[in-house]
Amino acid sequence: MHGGPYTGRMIVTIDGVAASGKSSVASGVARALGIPYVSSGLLYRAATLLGQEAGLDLNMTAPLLACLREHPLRLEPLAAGNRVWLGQRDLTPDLHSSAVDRGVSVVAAQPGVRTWVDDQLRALTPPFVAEGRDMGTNVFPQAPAKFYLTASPRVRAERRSRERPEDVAAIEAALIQRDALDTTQSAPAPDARVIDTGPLTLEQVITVITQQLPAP
Ligand SMILES: Nc1ncnc2c1ncn2[C@@H]1O[C@H](COP(=O)(O)OP(=O)(O)O)[C@@H](O)[C@H]1O
Ligand SMILES: Nc1ccn([C@H]2C[C@H](O)[C@@H](COP(=O)(O)OP(=O)(O)O)O2)c(=O)n1
Repeated sequence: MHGGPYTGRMIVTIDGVAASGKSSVASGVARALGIPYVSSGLLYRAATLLGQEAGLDLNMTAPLLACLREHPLRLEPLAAGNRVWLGQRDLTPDLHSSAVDRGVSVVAAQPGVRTWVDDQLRALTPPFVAEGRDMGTNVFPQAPAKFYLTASPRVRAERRSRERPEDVAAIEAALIQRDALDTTQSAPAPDARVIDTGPLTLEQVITVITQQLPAP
């Protein structure tokens, strides 16, 4: 097992379906290695919130990208938890609402928005743990350590129900719908290790991953 701090320039990618545990696991792996983690989903969520607050039609790429140029967002990849800033305003507390959950897939489906996110991620200096949907396939295909998290919709809905006001059945239905909308960019990389987190605790998932990492 690798014991941090991690001094190499390695990128670890952790992709997976909604509420499979990506950010909690990425944060734990990053802390074990003493490096930051990067939450790509937060940028899609922040773009969605900005569009919603500006009253934009989220299906229209050009006005959204113009809005993002006018109001640049900054991802702060802290190991304990990523934050997104709009100037001095911390958007993070508003990014996990059910309203953003509902709008984000439409925003993330647009190639122009994906390029806006990808450019910001590729500008970051490794080492880091990157989590999302397409970190191992599209953004960092050269990463030497790739993981893909799954769990049944019911397990994921039960976990998320501890963080959302809606009941488990409503959350499960919304997760299944978002899984369907996100399928295009959510395939595991061929060289990713797939982990079903359903029967595991958070700590066990983190240990499985850190045990498989190559030496720096
Ligand atoms: N075995 C597990 N693996 C990962 N997360 C778990 C596990 N058990 C419970 N959780 C919890 O599931 C919730 C959802 O995880 P999160 O990191 O927000 O997922 P994602 O980033 O994929 O949406 C968190 O509260 C996390 O602590
Ligand atoms: N690399 C990524 C990350 C997220 N997305 C999309 C897909 C998701 O519906 C939203 C939000 O992602 P996030 O990882 O924050 O969502 P979950 O926590 O898994 O519910 O963004 C994406 O298309 N590509």
